[in-house]
This record gives sequence, C-alpha cells and structure tokens, in this order.
Amino acid sequence: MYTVIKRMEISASHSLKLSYPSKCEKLHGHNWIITVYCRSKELDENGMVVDFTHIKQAVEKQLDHNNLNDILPFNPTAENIACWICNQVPHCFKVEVKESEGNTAIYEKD
Ligand SMILES: Nc1nc2c(c(=O)[nH]1)N=C([C@H](O)[C@H](O)COP(=O)(O)OP(=O)(O)OP(=O)(O)O)CN2
Ligand SMILES: [Zn+2]
Repeated sequence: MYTVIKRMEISASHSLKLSYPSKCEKLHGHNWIITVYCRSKELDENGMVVDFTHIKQAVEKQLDHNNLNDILPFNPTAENIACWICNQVPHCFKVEVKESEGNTAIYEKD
C-alpha cells in the first residue's frame, strides 16, 4: 500500500449559518492549512498514487482567495469542507482542515 500526503495553505473567507448566536455568522477569513491523504495498492503508469500537483489544483484552484459561501453548496464548516475535499481528490481517504492553531477538523472515509 502506498500513501501520499499533500499539505497546502489557502486564504479564504466564510460565514457560518448556525442555530445559535455566534461571531462566526459574520464574514471572516482564515489561512486554512489543508492536509490531504491518498492511498492506493498500486501505482499509476507514472509511478504515482496521485500527482501532488493535481491534488493542489483540485483544492487550491477552487477555494483559494474566494468566499467559500459563494463556492460551496453547504454550510462551510471545517468538517464539511474536509468531507467535500475528500470527495474531490482521487484515492483520498482522509483530510485535515485547520482553521487556526487551535481548531482542526478531520474527515476520514470508513
Ligand atoms: N466544529 C466547528 N466549530 C467551529 C467552526 C467549524 O468549522 N467547526 N468554525 C468556527 C468559525 O469558523 C470561527 O472562525 C472559529 O473562530 P475562532 O475564533 O478561531 O475559534 P474560537 O471561537 O474557538 O476562539 P479562540 O479564541 O481561537 O479559541 C467556529 N467553530
Ligand atoms: Zn471561521
């Protein structure tokens, strides 16, 4: 089994729709640290699980320097973003989304 791990940083804003009053309902930004884990039993014709550059393109190209509320069709919590990224990237089984030093969400496929 092969595993590749791609870590990247994006700048993006979001606001959350919550069932209780919160400062996070206001538009605000983060420098998100996103770590994508992909694995495969076999390598492709190029000797890769997934090209690191393609992982970056799948995430950064869509999200970087955007308001995530404009891009994503769901409440852009770190948890929901992690799940969405996992479903965008081939062979992905786990994504960590770090909003700030203290706040990280992880999505893992069963
Ligand atoms: N489970 C989650 N909780 C929260 C999320 C989330 O995505 N998942 N997101 C937010 C907001 O995005 C907000 O930006 C977080 O604000 P922050 O000030 O960083 O967090 P705290 O309220 O914990 O404050 P600290 O002073 O940093 O401890 C909120 N929650
Ligand atoms: Zn936030």
